[in-house]
Amino acid sequence: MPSWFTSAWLYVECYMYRRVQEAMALCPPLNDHDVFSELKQKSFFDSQKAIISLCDHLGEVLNKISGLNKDEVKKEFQQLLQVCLWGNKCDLSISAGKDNPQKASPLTGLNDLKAKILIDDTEAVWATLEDKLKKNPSSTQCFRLDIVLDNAGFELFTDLVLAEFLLASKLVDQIHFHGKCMPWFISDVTKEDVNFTVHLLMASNHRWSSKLGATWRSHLQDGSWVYHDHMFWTFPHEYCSMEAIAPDLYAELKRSNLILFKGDLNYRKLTGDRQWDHTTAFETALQGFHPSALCSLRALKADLQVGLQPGMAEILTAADPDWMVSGEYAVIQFSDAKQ
Ligand SMILES: O=P(O)(O)OC[C@H]1O[C@](O)(CO)[C@@H](O)[C@@H]1O
Repeated sequence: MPSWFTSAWLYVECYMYRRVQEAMALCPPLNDHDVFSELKQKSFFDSQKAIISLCDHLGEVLNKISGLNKDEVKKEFQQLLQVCLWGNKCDLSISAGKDNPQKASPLTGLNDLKAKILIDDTEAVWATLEDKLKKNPSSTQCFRLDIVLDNAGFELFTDLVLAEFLLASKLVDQIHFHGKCMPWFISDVTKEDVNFTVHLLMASNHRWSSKLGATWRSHLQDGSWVYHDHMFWTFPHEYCSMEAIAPDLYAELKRSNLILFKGDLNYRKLTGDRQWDHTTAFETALQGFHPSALCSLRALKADLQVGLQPGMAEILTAADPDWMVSGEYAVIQFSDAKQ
């Protein structure tokens, strides 16, 4: 399939969601209604067991966080980064709107899933975070993390859990979240989804859930968490054109020390949705997009992947012809260098 075809398909997908939004805007009583909100909320409710077990885990970590040594903090970071990565499996657009909740505890299966992480640059992400501590432990200089969100429901919850851990462990000082300004790819996060998640947790009768909900509301109020929803994220453009098309957003991202891009669609836009050779360097596929150090956390759901070792794609294809689209494999792919 030529590369123009996959890019054209991305335009069609983006156009479709814009038309849904347009239809709603033309029906005044419904113009604020998110047609996908019921599905998103159901996926959150259906993941309750996993959410509660993760709340309990995070609660225990927060209780002892000031006494953890560096290795313990690193181990916890690795674990929660993987939870956040696999949260991207719970996507309503890959399941065509059908239920795709997280039923089991997200922590128990992590070891078995390690072999499915085709590229794991966790060490480079950790080094970026650690750099701040090493350089100047008592520095008042702010380390800013940005998270370009993907799906609401369980995935958003895992993003907020990682964000809480990074803030509480003082690895980062401020977190900026980027969501969508309109209902998008069925389950993508809007501001209403963030508010829904925080309010529902606050109202829970489970101790740690309500405590975390209240903490997250105060982070959003005191500015340690900031939510943005620039229109660019709902345009079909590849990210290498962001600087020209949305210079204000590019300038905002340049203020970040590290940007996490969640999910498959962000990966497609980072790499221009081209059919790159699988061994192409990530930096090459980014085509000059480099507002800051960045990392993609992505379960593979579309037919592209760069940065693999020679021969790896062939081995994967022989073992599982659907490896690029099944959502069973994932990458934690980091780039710090400008090409
Ligand atoms: O929610 P994610 O991880 O961005 O996945 C979205 C992906 O799902 C699909 O809509 C269907 O698999 C892809 O076209 C798209 O890239």
